[in-house]
Amino acid sequence: MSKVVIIMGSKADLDWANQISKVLDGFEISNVSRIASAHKVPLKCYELIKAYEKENVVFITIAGMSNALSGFTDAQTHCPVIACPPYSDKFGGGDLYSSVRMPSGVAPLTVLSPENAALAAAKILGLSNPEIQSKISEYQNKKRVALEEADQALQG
Ligand SMILES: Nc1c(C(=O)O)ncn1[C@@H]1O[C@H](COP(=O)(O)O)[C@@H](O)[C@H]1O
Repeated sequence: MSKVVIIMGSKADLDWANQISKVLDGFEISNVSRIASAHKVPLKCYELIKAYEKENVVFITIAGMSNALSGFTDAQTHCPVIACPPYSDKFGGGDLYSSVRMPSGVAPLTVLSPENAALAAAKILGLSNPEIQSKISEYQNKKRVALEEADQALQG
């Protein structure tokens, strides 16, 4: 089964998680949202990762400020991990640096927009799921149509 597991570091991230979940629902991809912090509850985090990885899921990690969660998750599993840190302009947007530089052997992918993180997960799962592939094609077509309509509207 194709599934996405969203792990957020705090309930403060719930709105961000819901934005991702909504797009996954649109692709009809099963998804679950959990709260667990690598900083605060590493054992719980580890147990969640190990339980869900048996289902060959894609993880999406949401961690603001200092992002330990994404690297921690990636280093414990063979499953792909997409980091989607919630945006903050505090400290000149500097929180982002904790998502982009990882030690060797630790490779969470960072996608900043919740919609795009869901799409990236869908594409990974779509490699072995033709139904998801056709949902992605429909989604891309809608984007093309919207662009064309916007251009036509501009011409009056
Ligand atoms: N970056 C992390 C981690 C982690 O990386 O393990 N755990 C919580 N957080 C983030 O800290 C922010 C504030 O968290 P609190 O609400 O616990 O103060 C949230 O955006 C969360 O994702």
